[in-house]
Amino acid sequence: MSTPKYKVIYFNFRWLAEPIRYLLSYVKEDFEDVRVSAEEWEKPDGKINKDEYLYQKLPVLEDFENGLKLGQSFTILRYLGRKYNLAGKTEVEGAKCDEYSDVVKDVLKEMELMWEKDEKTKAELKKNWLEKTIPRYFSVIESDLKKNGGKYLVGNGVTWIDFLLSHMAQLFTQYSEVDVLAHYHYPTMKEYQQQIFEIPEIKAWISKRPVTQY
Ligand SMILES: N[C@@H](CCC(=O)N[C@@H](CS)C(=O)NCC(=O)O)C(=O)O
Repeated sequence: MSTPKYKVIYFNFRWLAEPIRYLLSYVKEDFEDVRVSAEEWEKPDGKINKDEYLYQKLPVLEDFENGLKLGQSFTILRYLGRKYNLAGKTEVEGAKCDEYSDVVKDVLKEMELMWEKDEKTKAELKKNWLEKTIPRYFSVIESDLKKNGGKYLVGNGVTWIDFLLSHMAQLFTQYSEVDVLAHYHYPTMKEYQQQIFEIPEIKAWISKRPVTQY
């Protein structure tokens, strides 16, 4: 094993850090996979000092080659994507990656309404999210993906958006307990997601990563 070039600091979840872990695995870069417990995070005298981290939020990426500490999960993906030529080959392709990542952000934001405690309100929010939010965004992605040949969302090779989208579609499914791709008939996206998870480096990471709920 070579000396890691990066440190990825997050909690013991897949959530916002997993596409970063996928990307680094894909480009075969070792990274320190630091997973902070809720206790360490909350305890002011613990070994983790929240104030050391950007905005007191995780994930944070440390790039040992240039000393960079970078926050915001999508920015980290974009940074690594550009560094490893996985961010689109043209300005248009780069812009499409950004557009689709903002779509993911919107879907995530609307899903956060689901933290609602009241069961009745929660059920209504979930119905709205599944029947309005998901189709509004995913029908466009399904159609774009199909037009692009079904293998990659942008251009003719893997980009960072493929890791983000495949992962988030899985998370949305898990969270809502409805297979959002199969149930709402996005066969191209479903097959695409499976194929991304079958990429040997991704498959190898999935088989060795810590098992977590989300
Ligand atoms: N927009 C940020 C959101 C980061 C964020 O909210 N992280 C949460 C975990 S998913 C966090 O650090 N929570 C700890 C806290 O707020 O104290 C990103 O994409 O990185």
